[in-house]
Amino acid sequence: MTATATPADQRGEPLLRVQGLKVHFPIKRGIFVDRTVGHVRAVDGVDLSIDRGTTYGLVGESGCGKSTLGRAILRLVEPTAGSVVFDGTDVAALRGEPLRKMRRRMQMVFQDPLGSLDPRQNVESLLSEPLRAHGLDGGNAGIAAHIRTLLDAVGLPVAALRRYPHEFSGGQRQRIGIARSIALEPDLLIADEPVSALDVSVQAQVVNLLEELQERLGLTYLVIAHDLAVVRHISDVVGVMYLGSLVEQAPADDLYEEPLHPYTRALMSAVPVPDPVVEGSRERILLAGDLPSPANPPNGCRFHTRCPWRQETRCDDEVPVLRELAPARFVSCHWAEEIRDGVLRPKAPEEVAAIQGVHVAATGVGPVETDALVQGIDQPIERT
Ligand SMILES: Nc1ncnc2c1ncn2[C@@H]1O[C@H](COP(=O)(O)OP(=O)(O)OP(=O)(O)O)[C@@H](O)[C@H]1O
Repeated sequence: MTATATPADQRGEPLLRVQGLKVHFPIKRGIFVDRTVGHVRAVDGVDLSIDRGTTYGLVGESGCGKSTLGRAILRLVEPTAGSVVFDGTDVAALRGEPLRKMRRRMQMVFQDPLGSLDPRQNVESLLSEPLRAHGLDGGNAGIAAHIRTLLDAVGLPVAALRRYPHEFSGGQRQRIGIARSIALEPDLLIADEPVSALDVSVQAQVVNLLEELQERLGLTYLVIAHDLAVVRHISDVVGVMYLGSLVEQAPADDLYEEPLHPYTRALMSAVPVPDPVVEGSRERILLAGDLPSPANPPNGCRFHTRCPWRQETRCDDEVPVLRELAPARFVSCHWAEEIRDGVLRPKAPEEVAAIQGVHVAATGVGPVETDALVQGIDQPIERT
């Protein structure tokens, strides 16, 4: 299995370019006749691009639209608007056989391999299924040889072939899931929480496997994850999502060292500093209120209802665009420069809560949610 150069590659185009992508799910009501009474704006105007052979990490609170974005790129859900250009072709416009062929080049790695692998099929059958479905040349002997190569690539013994998913550990099952996803030699893997169901030591092995495969096969990754340590370790570029939109995008180290958007700052402020004596402790930024409903998002900047730096009335009325504040550093905040330079001071969470009529104790990205998001950040991923 080797990565092949394509015309888009030669033009230096990113492998994937998403523009203005929206996925709005209708909310239906009624006993006899379904009436659409509103829409959940799960993804609401996302632009991003991923260069070949690189990893884009996507983070954000539960429900902000990460999985829906990944599924829309693969056309597992229909986009409401926007384009997904993969290797020079708009996937959103494809139907029938061309769509099937394109799907072969974009595969998904799921969080829960047990849920995504048919328990009645042994590993041989699970791995040969996509090969047969897409008519791999070489007959049974060719398929058998291909499967052995796949097992070897993910570090499983040939003896695994006759066994069933429930006979494996979580980490081994994820190896089977990964083998299946690379069976058709895709260019892009979308991994939705690929290690969050695994023990920390096993997480490191699977992350390392993904990195090895990327190097060997020239794969491009979109990795969706809650664990900021995993995302920092594996990603070249990180995007932060809030209520269906990207609020910040930056090279991984830059984002972690100097977050620019107030929401990213709040996420990062909960990350424990490895050596507080040397580096000084970080001031924790608490947010007021819960994540608003994506069916009824706030006007203006979507984050303004919880933002400690909110300025009336611009933040309430004017939607900020994702703009390039410094090379490769994109942020959607009207006041990013003033916040970065310390010209604007944050309000205390109690003050924001009083203005909004909400409780600080109910923070979504506060003590509860953020701790879940940052678990393991201080535990470096070791190579095995
Ligand atoms: N098929 C669907 N029909 C209606 N609403 C949906 C559907 N799928 C997702 N949603 C809603 O869209 C929003 C975004 O969901 P999504 O699963 O993409 O978020 P997420 O960031 O991946 O969350 P998590 O980290 O919990 O998986 C949520 O409000 C969710 O309830």
